[in-house]
Amino acid sequence: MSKADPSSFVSLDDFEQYAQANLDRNALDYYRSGAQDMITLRENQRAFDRIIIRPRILRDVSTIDMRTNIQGVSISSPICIAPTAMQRMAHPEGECATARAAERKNTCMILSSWSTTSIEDVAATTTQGNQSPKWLQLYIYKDRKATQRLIERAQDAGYTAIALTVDTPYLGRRLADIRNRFRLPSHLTMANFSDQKSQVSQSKTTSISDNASGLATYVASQIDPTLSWKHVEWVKSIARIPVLVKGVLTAEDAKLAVEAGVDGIIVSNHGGRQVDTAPATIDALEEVSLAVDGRVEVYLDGGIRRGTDVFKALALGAKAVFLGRPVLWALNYNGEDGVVEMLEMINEELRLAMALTGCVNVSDIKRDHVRVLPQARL
Ligand SMILES: Cc1cc2nc3c(=O)[nH]c(=O)nc-3n(C[C@H](O)[C@H](O)[C@H](O)COP(=O)(O)O)c2cc1C
Ligand SMILES: CC(C)CC(=O)C(=O)O
Repeated sequence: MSKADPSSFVSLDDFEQYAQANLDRNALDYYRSGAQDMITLRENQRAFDRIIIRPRILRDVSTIDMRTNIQGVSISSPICIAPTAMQRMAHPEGECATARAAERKNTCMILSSWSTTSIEDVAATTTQGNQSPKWLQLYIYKDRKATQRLIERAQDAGYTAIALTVDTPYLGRRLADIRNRFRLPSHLTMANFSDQKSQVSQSKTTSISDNASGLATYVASQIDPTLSWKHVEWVKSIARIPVLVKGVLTAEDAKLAVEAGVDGIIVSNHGGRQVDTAPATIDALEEVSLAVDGRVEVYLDGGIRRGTDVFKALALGAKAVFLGRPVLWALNYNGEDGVVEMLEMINEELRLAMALTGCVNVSDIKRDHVRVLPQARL
């Protein structure tokens, strides 16, 4: 497959196949792995196949408008970019290329706090005053001052929300990374912590990370496992921008999140990378949206690979969806242009799905447009 001939790609899977043949094993395994037996990873995609679309006919679908609002900001479609760490392993321009692609498509990008480009450099690569929202993904680090500083840096650089990841008190057990003894290549750094050079190559082990990848060891040394609802309230108390929680999978936690005052919820199982056999996100979405009952916006990530997947997530209560791995594959294929091409492809698929189901606006996509088949046994 040649980069000069983008038309040879007909689905998001083609970007993945390209990257599988092109990336080195350390990076490829890190990007593609799920936790343990990778059951949740597979379910994230398979569960969409158990949802049937109920098309409506004869509704003049000559004009389709996919625009929507998230956190009060208009974007061109409900397809956004999830935070993924260390994007410069996929392409030398990494997070900057992704940010420019998001801006070109007028959609939202969430930057990982463990990015290989700094918050400020990512902001500077996009046009000043552009309305495409950039959000910062945050972990609660043991170093509370550094955590607070990240929030302040994001605000100063024009990021408009914080997505606080709540499913990673420790890193999930990703077998390939353990076998490979995952390492961040030595020419790259966790750029938001540039005062701590080459941290991911430290080999110090702790009880939880014995026999772990370099990454699990690093994460265990940095992330605060005492993370609890009071930390969510703490982030809310210092942030001047909306705070979302990323990693909710149950109605119980969705209610607690609303009570803690969050501005939005991302239904996520971290791309199947944390606790294996957790539900597929599309299977968890409806109980969360029913529990939230419109009080805050609900979003979903995990396994979205087709326009019909986006359609199903919207029908079951998501205001928008976020793509993780497809962005990495597209970045590896052709940097900024690759990510634009991938986004255009899945947006066109959504446009067609809407047209073929009689929906001219995203608000026309209703619960009645889907039927969920009984869940298969894992
Ligand atoms: C390589 C990789 C790195 C990730 N890094 C982060 C991260 O730094 N912070 C975070 O909250 N989630 C992270 N995630 C999870 C994604 O934000 C998202 O939940 C997941 O990738 C969505 O599933 P998908 O890859 O099937 O689209 C990462 C996922 C992958 C695959
Ligand atoms: C640096 C890692 C903790 C990033 C992450 O969330 C992941 O690999 O899933």
